[in-house]
Amino acid sequence: MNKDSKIYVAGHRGLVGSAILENLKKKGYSNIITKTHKELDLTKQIDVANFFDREKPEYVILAAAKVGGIVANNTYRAEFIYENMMIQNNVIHQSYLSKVNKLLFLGSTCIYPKNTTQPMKEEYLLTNTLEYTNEPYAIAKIAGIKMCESYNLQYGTNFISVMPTNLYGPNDNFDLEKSHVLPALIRKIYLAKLLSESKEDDVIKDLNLSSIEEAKKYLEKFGVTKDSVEIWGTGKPMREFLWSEDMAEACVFIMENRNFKDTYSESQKEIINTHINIGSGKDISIKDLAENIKDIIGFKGDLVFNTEKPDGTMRKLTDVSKLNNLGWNHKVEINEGIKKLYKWYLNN
Ligand SMILES: NC(=O)C1=CN([C@@H]2O[C@H](COP(=O)(O)OP(=O)(O)OC[C@H]3O[C@@H](n4cnc5c(N)ncnc54)[C@H](OP(=O)(O)O)[C@@H]3O)[C@@H](O)[C@H]2O)C=CC1
Ligand SMILES: C[C@H]1O[C@H](OP(=O)(O)OP(=O)(O)OC[C@H]2O[C@@H](n3cnc4c(=O)[nH]c(N)nc43)[C@H](O)[C@@H]2O)[C@@H](O)[C@@H](O)C1=O
Repeated sequence: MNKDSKIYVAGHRGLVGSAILENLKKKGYSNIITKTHKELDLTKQIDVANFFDREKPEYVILAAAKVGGIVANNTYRAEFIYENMMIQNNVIHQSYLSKVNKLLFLGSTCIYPKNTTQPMKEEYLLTNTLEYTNEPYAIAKIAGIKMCESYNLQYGTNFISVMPTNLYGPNDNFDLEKSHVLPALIRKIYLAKLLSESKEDDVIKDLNLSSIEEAKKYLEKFGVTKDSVEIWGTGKPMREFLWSEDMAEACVFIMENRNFKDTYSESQKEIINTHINIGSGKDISIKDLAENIKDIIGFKGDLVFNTEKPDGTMRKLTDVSKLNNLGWNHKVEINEGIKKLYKWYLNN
């Protein structure tokens, strides 16, 4: 990519898209196009076709998707498969028709089998059955990888797929029902601390409600009181987390340094995994994560595990050796990242 190349970042207001946009700007890329969901609904084929005809981007980073935590994935199963398939079909196909030089497709580590060997290597894709709670989302993501791969092989395009681990950072989703674990626990534990310190005005302001009675009733649904905070599941699942700005650095690194031909073996006449993992290579149990967040926020109450809620996959740790060998490594460790996100939350 040249500094004046026309780059379309889809999903630029989201957790990942906003970090990628900042990273590109910081590196001097000056010709970036963005559209909000309201301005361009990527599930609409004609609108996406018209947008590509009009704008003719040279590079595309596809960070727009229907995204959510374990309960959102499990509850809105139809929306997760439909919207993700539509968005990626439209953007990938139009990128081919308008001769985009390179496209980056974002998958997720939930594409790997539920009970696979750890850490998970790229080649474990499609070797066994998936985790049930996010199967529709994972199937859409697998279709995206295979679509990029198929277009590369049949049409000679240069479409790359990355599989990031669980991400967190600025512009994260803090909704108590639909978000991922890390922002959810920061917000729940922070609100419990406010309740324990009788800071009722701050609780009302955070929830945008009109009275403390209303706020307490709402928080009870999520197991948040002045004395305790509910943690979903057993606390035993292990998760690997990556700070979104590290993820953005990896994505831009890959856009600058990796091409589809790097995944094709001339001697074997076959592709060797078109996708590449992005992660920190380190994991932590949900219980330890919750304890660390509790310590950082300074909440003195209890953590209560609700085993009626799903655990999901018990472990998903990526093997990042492929990306590390190309020269990229993560920078932000988990406890530093929790502190940074807590600070971001308080300021925003
Ligand atoms: N968060 C995570 O832990 C992980 C995320 N990923 C992947 O990274 C990518 C980005 O995720 P993340 O940043 O977390 O998601 P967010 O929910 O934070 O952001 C999603 C973005 O997509 C846009 N969007 C959603 N639907 C549409 C649509 N129909 N038309 C146009 N724009 C749309 C939203 O636009 P608007 O802001 O205008 O509403 C938003 O900017 C996704 O592909 C996701 O699968 C992978 C692994 C982990
Ligand atoms: C990125 C990834 O994100 C999703 O998968 P997930 O890794 O299971 O994501 P999660 O962050 O929602 O949960 C992680 C763990 O944490 C536990 N947990 C405790 N307490 C809360 C809690 O309060 N909220 C949430 N969300 N989880 C909680 C929860 O029960 C689970 O054991 C995929 O659907 C898919 O979208 C995907 O690819």
